[in-house]
Amino acid sequence: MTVVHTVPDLVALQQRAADRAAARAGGADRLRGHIVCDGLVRIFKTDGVEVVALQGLDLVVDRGELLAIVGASGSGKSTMLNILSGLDVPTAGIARVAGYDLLTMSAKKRLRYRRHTVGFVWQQTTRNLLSYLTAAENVALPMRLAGRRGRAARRRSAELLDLVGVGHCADRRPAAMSGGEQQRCAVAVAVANDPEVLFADEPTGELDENTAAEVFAALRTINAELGVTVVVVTHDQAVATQVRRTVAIRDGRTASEVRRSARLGADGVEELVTEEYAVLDRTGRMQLPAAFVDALALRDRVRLTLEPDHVQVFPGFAGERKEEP
Ligand SMILES: Nc1ncnc2c1ncn2[C@@H]1O[C@H](COP(=O)(O)OP(=O)(O)OP(=O)(O)O)[C@@H](O)[C@H]1O
Repeated sequence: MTVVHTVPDLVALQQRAADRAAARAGGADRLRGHIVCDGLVRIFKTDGVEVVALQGLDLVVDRGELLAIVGASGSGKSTMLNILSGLDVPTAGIARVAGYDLLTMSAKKRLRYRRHTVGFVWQQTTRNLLSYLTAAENVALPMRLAGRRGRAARRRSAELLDLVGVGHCADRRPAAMSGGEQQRCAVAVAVANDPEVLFADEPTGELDENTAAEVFAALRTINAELGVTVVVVTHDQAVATQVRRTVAIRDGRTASEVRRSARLGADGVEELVTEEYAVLDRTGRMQLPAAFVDALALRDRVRLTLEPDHVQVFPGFAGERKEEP
């Protein structure tokens, strides 16, 4: 499936984010696998009933990437995010962020991880900002808690609000700001202490399309200017147009990926090409995109043939009669 859009600035932004992240990490060799989930399993037990929320999820995010994770309600997005943010512990598998092993880390290390390594933006603005503080005070608060006060902290607070485009709101309390302004301010709060990774859970869930695009622009700016790895979790498929890579989760597994890359068109104008990939796990299992399954009415079994450079998938067995509807 190949769709061509003309969005030239995303490529430049992504390159800048990668360069900044490489400089921050001290070399390109440390760029791989900033976030790694391998065979991640989370089973919840309630009243003797087991719910398998994640059933062997695989995911690798490079340092400096801006990635969207999409999935329907109940697909396991929040479970994964809770694990990656250090709020929950997986049942089995590997979960590693910025060198921290999330399965085995001590309570003390977990606290340090949550305070200094990761930042969060939640869907509910009330969870992101304190209502009785101004935007500037909200951004300064995590710095104060980390022992950073005075003029330098105030300057950084003003710079971050400018960076996400809400410098004009510095002296306003959340009630005097729009939903989009509040979320952009929340992005500034989340990166106040210079985290390596920013997790955003449905940050645009309560916003209209245009305002959501402004919040995404703020996330892109943070990614590009500060080199922070950004992971946005959402059920909104339209988000794919806002990032270079989108990973789809289905039934607690990574199902497919959409990647956008730059290509020079026939007219010499740079185009962004969108390609869809299925994710192959270590045992060779993969999930076909739902649209492909529907288009060819694939059911029960498919026939596979190995070609020199690809695999073909056909409906049913060779010579099998099509079932009556
Ligand atoms: N604490 C829990 N106890 C029992 N089951 C749970 C718990 N948390 C999640 N689940 C189950 O795990 C599965 C995945 O849930 P999860 O909240 O991760 O999905 P989601 O993709 O984030 O959905 P949504 O978009 O609605 O938030 C669901 O079947 C859910 O009911």
